Amino acid sequence: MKTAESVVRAEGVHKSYGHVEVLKGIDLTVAPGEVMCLVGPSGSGKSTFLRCINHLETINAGRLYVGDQLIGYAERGGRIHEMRDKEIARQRRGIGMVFQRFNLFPHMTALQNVMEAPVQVKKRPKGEVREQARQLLDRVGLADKADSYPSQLSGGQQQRVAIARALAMQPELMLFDEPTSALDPELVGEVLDVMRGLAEAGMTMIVVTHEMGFAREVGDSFVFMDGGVVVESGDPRAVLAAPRHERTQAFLSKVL
Ligand SMILES: Nc1ncnc2c1ncn2[C@@H]1O[C@H](COP(=O)(O)OP(=O)(O)OP(=O)(O)O)[C@@H](O)[C@H]1O
Repeated sequence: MKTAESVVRAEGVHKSYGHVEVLKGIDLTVAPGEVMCLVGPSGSGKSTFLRCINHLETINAGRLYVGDQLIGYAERGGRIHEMRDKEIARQRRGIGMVFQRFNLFPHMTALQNVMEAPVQVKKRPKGEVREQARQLLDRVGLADKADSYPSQLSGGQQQRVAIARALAMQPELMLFDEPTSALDPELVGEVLDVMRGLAEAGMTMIVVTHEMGFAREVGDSFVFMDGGVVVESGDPRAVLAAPRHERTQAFLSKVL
């Protein structure tokens, strides 16, 4: 089946931890260059879904495509079919992920953090990678912090290094899991600016965020999750104005 016109396609994706079903049949499609905002109350399954896309979790049922690759599928209660390890590793290199907590290597400078994966995973020459890493730090506004260690950087600066680090692998898809929610309010804007720049440059992105002003500005599509299913889609204000799903209304009225 040809799927290359979508970067991500989920069809009835289920994920359970033991007997607890966390994703109960997710259907959605992300087109090239699309910025999809994934919104929903805590525990609705947003992070789990991102982790499935990034091969950090294995789905239990449904089909999940990234690009033209079927990354896993299963019939309910049946055998789970997965890509081979080599293919998984190759595909993960094409996906950048930015977490709530920046997860930088504490013993490495900003520059070394950005260089690490291209050198270690892609085995690219150090000189070339160093040049690219400097350009990426410049792109996120941190050219002058290349030699700083994470402990010497603010949360917003660390998160921008984390974004540069993800970009160093030249991903086709960027996943953001609440990238600003661990930041002091005054540092949120500098991270959103970098993300805005990426969106404008045409990067395909899935963004889990509660920053609804930002989401409405850059988002091409909105998916609302609750209890492991997609309960709404469409512009958040329109969703709020046309109540259909009570918990989504309650959530949106808090964050909008
Ligand atoms: N490894 C795990 N083992 C067991 N349960 C898990 C695991 N990871 C997540 N869960 C459960 O799955 C549900 C969905 O979690 P998930 O983190 O995907 O939600 P979320 O919408 O991203 O929430 P939040 O906004 O709080 O991050 C929660 O009830 C959570 O406790």
